[in-house]
Amino acid sequence: MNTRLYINGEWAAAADGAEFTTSDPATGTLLASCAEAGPSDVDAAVDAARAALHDPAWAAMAPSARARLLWRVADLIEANQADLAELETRDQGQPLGVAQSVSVTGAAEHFRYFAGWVTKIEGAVSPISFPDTLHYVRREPVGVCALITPWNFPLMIASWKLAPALACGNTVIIKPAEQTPLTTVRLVELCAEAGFPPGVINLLTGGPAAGRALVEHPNVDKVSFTGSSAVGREIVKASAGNLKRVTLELGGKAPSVIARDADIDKAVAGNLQGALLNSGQVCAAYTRLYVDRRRVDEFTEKLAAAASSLRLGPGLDPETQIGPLVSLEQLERVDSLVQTGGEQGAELVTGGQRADGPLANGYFYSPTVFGGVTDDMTIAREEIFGPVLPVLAYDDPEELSVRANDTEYGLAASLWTRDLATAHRLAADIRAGAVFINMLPIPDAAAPWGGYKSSGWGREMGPYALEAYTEIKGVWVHLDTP
Ligand SMILES: NC(=O)c1ccc[n+]([C@@H]2O[C@H](COP(=O)([O-])OP(=O)(O)OC[C@H]3O[C@@H](n4cnc5c(N)ncnc54)[C@H](O)[C@@H]3O)[C@@H](O)[C@H]2O)c1
Ligand SMILES: O=C/C=C/C=C(\O)C(=O)O
Repeated sequence: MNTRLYINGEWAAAADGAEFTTSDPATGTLLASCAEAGPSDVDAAVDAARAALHDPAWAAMAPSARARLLWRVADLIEANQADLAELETRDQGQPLGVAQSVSVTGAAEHFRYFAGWVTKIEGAVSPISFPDTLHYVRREPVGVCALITPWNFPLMIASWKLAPALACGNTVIIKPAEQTPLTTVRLVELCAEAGFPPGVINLLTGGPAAGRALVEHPNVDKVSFTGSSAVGREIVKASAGNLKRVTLELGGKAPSVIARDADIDKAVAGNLQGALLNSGQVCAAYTRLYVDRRRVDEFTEKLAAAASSLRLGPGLDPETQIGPLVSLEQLERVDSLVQTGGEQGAELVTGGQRADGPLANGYFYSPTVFGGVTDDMTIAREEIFGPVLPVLAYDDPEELSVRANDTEYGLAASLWTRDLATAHRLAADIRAGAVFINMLPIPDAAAPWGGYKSSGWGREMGPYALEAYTEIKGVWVHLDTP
């Protein structure tokens, strides 16, 4: 498979002919060769987006027509759902069921949800105290937006950035992660088919250099980034030149509290999925399981039995429950954190190694449970982004909010209990953008998504995303007749 860049409504190779390759995480074999955007491609895409922003074909398009375009993208995603899901599985590794039910369904839902908003982005009349003056507020597009996405849920995250950016009338340059560009290329093809005017949506495939060039570009107005906190910090610095608007959705280290009164079987099943969805490559994954000490042995035993019975395999195999990690680099990172866990004294209960036999060429890692983990261990502090479940014990519920909050991150948290008072008290005390009570950490287009502290800036999804993609303008009108 070969893919190209999409700039100003045209598909083209990189200006200098550069390409990069991607591999199939289930086999380690070559999957695709993609155009690698260089500096002149970045300039061309930004120029096209800038021109389209002011072109009446987009700038003067009726909101109802813009809404219909977004709606059509959702229809096209659904019409192509089988192909998109298979492509996501080949490129990213996730089991086909996850690609279908989370990635493709989620992508269509984000376009539908924001199609509904296009005709409801209202201004306001301000009750100012100046005499004979009308003041009203307009919400306008921010302008040219660079959307930079990671490799864990490429199609869904591209959709949850594209849909609100376009709903608010911006023009965009999307740059998917170099490990997983293929469904974003396909999504942009579907957007072109839906009928967006040339230049409104541009696609640059490439790696950090292309991302950096966009972030530094003086003619880009906004960056929306999802990825690591380290790159998030670089983006904040690199965007300072023209003081771009920046929203960031970064790493996480979600605590999950399993209270004494929890239904242990439900908590085991929920935390297993909450930690291992997409092999743990989820920024809201439950990766610090705090269990009441009186239940911790029972919980750990059942968790380890369930984890070790999961079927590892290629995502396209319908029997597969856990697919590969996205890349060899990620596999090595996860393995090195697991080794550190053992060295620092955590008790390896199950897993802890790369899969062998017929899966040896893919990037498979066995689901891993650690018991006896303490708050200072690296596996309790660093984001792992792999199939690893560290179990910690607690004695007194009063210690929970302090321990749960003892992290640089604040994206998500979870509680498993039947006691509503405890649940709501802890939900209020935890410094995180989302708290999931007795459930999995799955986003919905209508609910805010984003983090406290080093987990990011701003919120995506829901009406909150409109804040991220609009500027506020006040218009003052003197009403005195001449
Ligand atoms: N929050 C999330 O959803 C999420 C998703 C994926 C990865 N992660 C975290 O990030 C870690 C590393 O993953 P990664 O290396 O793919 O993430 P990353 O942050 O390095 O890359 C994410 C995106 O940013 C681009 N990029 C990289 N450097 C850039 C720069 N200096 N300027 C602009 N763009 C740049 C990449 O090309 C990619 O498109 C993971 O192990 C995990 O901890 C978080
Ligand atoms: O259903 C899974 C959703 C995952 C979301 C993320 O990993 C993310 O925000 O990057």
